[in-house]
Amino acid sequence: MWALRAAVRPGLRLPRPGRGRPAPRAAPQPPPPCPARALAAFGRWGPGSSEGPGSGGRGPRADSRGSRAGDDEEEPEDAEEEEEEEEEEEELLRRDLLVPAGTQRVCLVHPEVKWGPGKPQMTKAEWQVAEATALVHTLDGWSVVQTMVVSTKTPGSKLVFGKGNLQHLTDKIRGSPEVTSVRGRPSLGLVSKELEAAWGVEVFDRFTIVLHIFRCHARTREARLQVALAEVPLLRSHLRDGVAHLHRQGGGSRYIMGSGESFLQLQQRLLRDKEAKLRRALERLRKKRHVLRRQRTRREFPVVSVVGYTNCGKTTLIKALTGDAAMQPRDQLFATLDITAHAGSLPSRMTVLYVDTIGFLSELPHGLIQSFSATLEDVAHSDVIVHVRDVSHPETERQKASVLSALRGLQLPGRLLDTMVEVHNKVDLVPGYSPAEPSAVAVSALLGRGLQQLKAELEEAVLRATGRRVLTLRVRLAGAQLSWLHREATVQQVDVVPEDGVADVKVVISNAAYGKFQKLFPG
Ligand SMILES: Nc1nc2c(ncn2[C@@H]2O[C@H](COP(=O)(O)OP(=O)(O)OP(=O)(O)O)[C@@H](O)[C@H]2O)c(=O)[nH]1
Ligand SMILES: [Mg+2]
Repeated sequence: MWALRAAVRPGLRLPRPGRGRPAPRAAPQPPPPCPARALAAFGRWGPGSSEGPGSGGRGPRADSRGSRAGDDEEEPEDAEEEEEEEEEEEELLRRDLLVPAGTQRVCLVHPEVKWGPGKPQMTKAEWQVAEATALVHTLDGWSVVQTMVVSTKTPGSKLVFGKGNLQHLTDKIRGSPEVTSVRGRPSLGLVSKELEAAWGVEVFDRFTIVLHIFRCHARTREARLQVALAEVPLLRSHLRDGVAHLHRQGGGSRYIMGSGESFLQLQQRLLRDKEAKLRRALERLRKKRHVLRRQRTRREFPVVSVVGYTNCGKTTLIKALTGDAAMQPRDQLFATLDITAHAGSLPSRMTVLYVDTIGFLSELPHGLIQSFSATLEDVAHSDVIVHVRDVSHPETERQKASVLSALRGLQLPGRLLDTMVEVHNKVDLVPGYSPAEPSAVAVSALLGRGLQQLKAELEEAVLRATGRRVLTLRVRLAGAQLSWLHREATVQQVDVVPEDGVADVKVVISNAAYGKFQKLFPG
């Protein structure tokens, strides 16, 4: 979109602009393009014993390990066909590197809009810079070696900076041999090809960095395909810029071997093909996801999706709620990129599936969110959404607004948005914290504070959302009632009254199951 590494066709990069431009400075010791630490594994789902946490001996299987919603529970399918599909997908994933391999010492250039309609709401340049720095540091071996906040009145125009500021920046960057790349706000992109030429270093925008992080953190096939799809618009714009650049230099072949197709047209066609194949591959996975969802519905596990700004503590919270030791919260942005489900139990011993999701970030391009929308469908099909907020963050309000706006963009059912449970996390970092929103639950996921209250709130929300209720039923010990309840509901407690040959059974039961129970065992 804005960063200007030219990728003219899949696998091919344009020659660097030559005239008057020094070769880009090489970063030392190139490591693999995607940092190893980002590839650490999450817990795998394995169908557990029938005695899942809180199942109380109930039939459906659940354990406290994670299920990666997409890869691990796929429907059996024709092995040869699947192998072919996988090969095609791997081929699609092999190409197109938006960011060159290696470490980068980054100079952060942040255009600050001080007034006018372009002035960002509810934020300060320093926090935007802090977020940008955190993004860069998420990548192994990348560091921010300089930061420059430069005022601009015209962030959207072709010349973001005035002549004076631009010259100042050029002098600074050219005079800083340690800098290997520049990372700017999106608005830099309009001129970043020229900036690369002027500065002699790579210029990346925020979107490119985010995509690179996504690429490095994506583990499942689905997440990798989604990232590849999100990269397509960027590749398309690189293609246009690259060809325009060649033309300006008087180069660039017009037509390919009398095919009547220009170089640009051919490359655009290849990109279109690639995009179509990616969409098809994602659609295949989506169908499998539907099957999974149906299975989950049949098993009647309520699903609680945990959403929030990146790094707010979603994974830590689920780990605390489920005791899932395999989960790995990390102090980095976009640590979680694959949606996973983890079973846990509520006070009534009802089993729920917590779905860990990708964090949100402000100003994420629409295309990126769209390409993850298939994954986020799981959120739309959940029973309850938990919105986790990092209340220790100075920009917690802006983050909340950004998450809510992204959720609205996903067109979630209104009932889910209206019943969302808001969790204020990291209260251990804010002494004496008490939420301004009366319905919010304050917790420290890290220290395990406030979790009992949260579980109680979640139970209420789940019961309301799923039409379940907690009942105490008197059953005859001699009949099949008790075993039926064990099978079809969550039995919480059984108090036997031996002299009468009956038991009082406390259950969490869906309205549908209760209707069946009454029909099967009238009186
Ligand atoms: N002090 C404190 N730190 C916390 C708390 N909860 C999470 N953290 C830390 O915040 C960082 C991010 O935690 P994660 O659970 O990975 O956050 P996330 O929302 O899953 O992040 P992404 O998956 O990257 O979007 C980690 O370093 C956690 O240890 C808390 O209650 N208190
Ligand atoms: Mg996470």
